[in-house]
Amino acid sequence: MAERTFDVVVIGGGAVGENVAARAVQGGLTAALVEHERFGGECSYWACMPSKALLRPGNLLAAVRRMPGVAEGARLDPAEVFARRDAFVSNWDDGSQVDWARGADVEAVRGRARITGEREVTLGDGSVLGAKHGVVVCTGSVPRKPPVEGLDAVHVWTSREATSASRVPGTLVVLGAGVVGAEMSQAWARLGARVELIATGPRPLPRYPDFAGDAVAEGLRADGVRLHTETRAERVSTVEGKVRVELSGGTTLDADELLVATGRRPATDDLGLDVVGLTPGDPLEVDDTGLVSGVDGEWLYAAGDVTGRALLTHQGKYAARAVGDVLAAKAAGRPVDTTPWSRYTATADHHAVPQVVFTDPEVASVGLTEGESDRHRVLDLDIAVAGSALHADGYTGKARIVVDTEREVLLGVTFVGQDVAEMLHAATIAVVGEVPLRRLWHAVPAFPTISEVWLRLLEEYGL
Ligand SMILES: Cc1cc2nc3c(=O)[nH]c(=O)nc-3n(C[C@H](O)[C@H](O)[C@H](O)COP(=O)(O)OP(=O)(O)OC[C@H]3O[C@@H](n4cnc5c(N)ncnc54)[C@H](O)[C@@H]3O)c2cc1C
Ligand SMILES: NC(=O)c1ccc[n+]([C@@H]2O[C@H](COP(=O)([O-])OP(=O)(O)OC[C@H]3O[C@@H](n4cnc5c(N)ncnc54)[C@H](O)[C@@H]3O)[C@@H](O)[C@H]2O)c1
Repeated sequence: MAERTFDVVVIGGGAVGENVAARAVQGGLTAALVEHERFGGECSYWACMPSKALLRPGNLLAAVRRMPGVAEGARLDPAEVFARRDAFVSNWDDGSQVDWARGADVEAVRGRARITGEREVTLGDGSVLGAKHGVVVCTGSVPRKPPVEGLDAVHVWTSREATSASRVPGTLVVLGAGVVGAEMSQAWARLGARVELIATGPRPLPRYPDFAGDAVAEGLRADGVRLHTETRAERVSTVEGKVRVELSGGTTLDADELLVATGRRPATDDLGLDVVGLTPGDPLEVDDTGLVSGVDGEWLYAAGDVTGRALLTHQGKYAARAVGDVLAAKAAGRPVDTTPWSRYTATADHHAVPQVVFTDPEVASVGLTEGESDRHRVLDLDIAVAGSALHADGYTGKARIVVDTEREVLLGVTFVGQDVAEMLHAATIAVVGEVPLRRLWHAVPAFPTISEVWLRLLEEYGL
């Protein structure tokens, strides 16, 4: 028997859970938001915010160094960089997030939640919450450890330590050259660590076009990062206080810290999924309204990393807005339009997921990064326009568009180069809006900006 009943109970108070709860309340419902660690979740304290705070000063300094006549001899002060990072994570205090919840009329509940029945959640202290209209799982993801001999027996950094440490290690070995590995290698190299980055493939960022990984590799090498490509860690041990990493190919590295950045898995191990016939540890498969597949009664929803759809804060919050709106509409007896691009569906997950890798150079992409059929035409160009030349001496960058040649619309855009992140939203609008290229022609880029590359791309297409 539930001790307290809400219209909606959200498990996991990260950015995504917060958005579900707030949106449901805006729709006229009551919502409890249960969090067992810190309200605000990974993004606020150990992911997006601190990682970008660590990267930004180094990116700015590198930009300054590319510009003759500006601030000769500037250098990073790690203590100041850490202090600014600490301010962005509110010194790991979630008080302001709790205040926000109170202001948004969301009931913030501290505790570890498990699903114990239909529309029922039980907290670690045994108290039971009822959820009249639905339970929404937003428990996020946790780092995945690869099966490397000895790894369980040594002290390692995960992304949490890599984003919260306040001492620069002498040598940092980074296992995994995805987004976390690339970003954190550069941040710590620029803060003064000797960084050894281990990539299983020929370049970092294997999910991006080769030119992106190659450009980022060059940027990392310029910062002194030693990149070990086509390499695996075979054995890990502790030797005289250091972490020894033995690599395929025979090289041995001794590290002050070993960062394991080999991906993440959904946080569903201890959530009571077995009670509803699902498998603990699996991602929660959802339809575009966030409804979890394979559970009767239409009461279990999920959003964010836990669904395994797109492990990005903005995309999780987008799904969260849909879930909150769906629950409010269903509770009020209003129809829920589940057709693509309705406000109740996270349709963009299938077509236009924007992501920025905040390395130097930056990688910004949305939609397809490669052609996937003979109807798709892929066009690559150097970013070499008046705007880029003025932006930084020796500016190098690349742009790719993937065009649906039958409909003459964009399916994907990728930019690589200094300060391309802010160019991404224009691309996202073009892809989501399916703006015909012949109309895009009339979106004239201001002179002289890096965006002039849009005109070059359309000319290259034949307009
Ligand atoms: C180093 C790093 C950098 C990143 N940078 C970016 C970036 O720049 N941009 C971007 O878009 N994305 C970035 N991401 C990804 C982003 O952090 C995630 O996509 C985002 O945090 C997912 O939000 P979420 O709310 O789904 O999960 P989380 O933020 O993980 O929140 C889940 C919450 O649920 C709580 N919880 C779990 N189980 C329970 C339970 N049983 N009971 C109660 N509470 C529970 C957890 O304590 C946690 O607070 C980065 C990730 C990493 C690791
Ligand atoms: N700027 C951003 O938007 C941002 C920044 C960081 C993280 N994130 C998100 O967080 C998620 C997790 O990031 P991540 O970098 O941990 O995961 P990822 O999946 O991006 O990269 C993991 C990398 O580890 C490699 N790998 C796997 N097993 C390995 C092994 N045994 N040895 C060496 N390499 C191995 C993989 O090939 C892959 O390149 C990503 O999906 C990303 O979307 C986003």
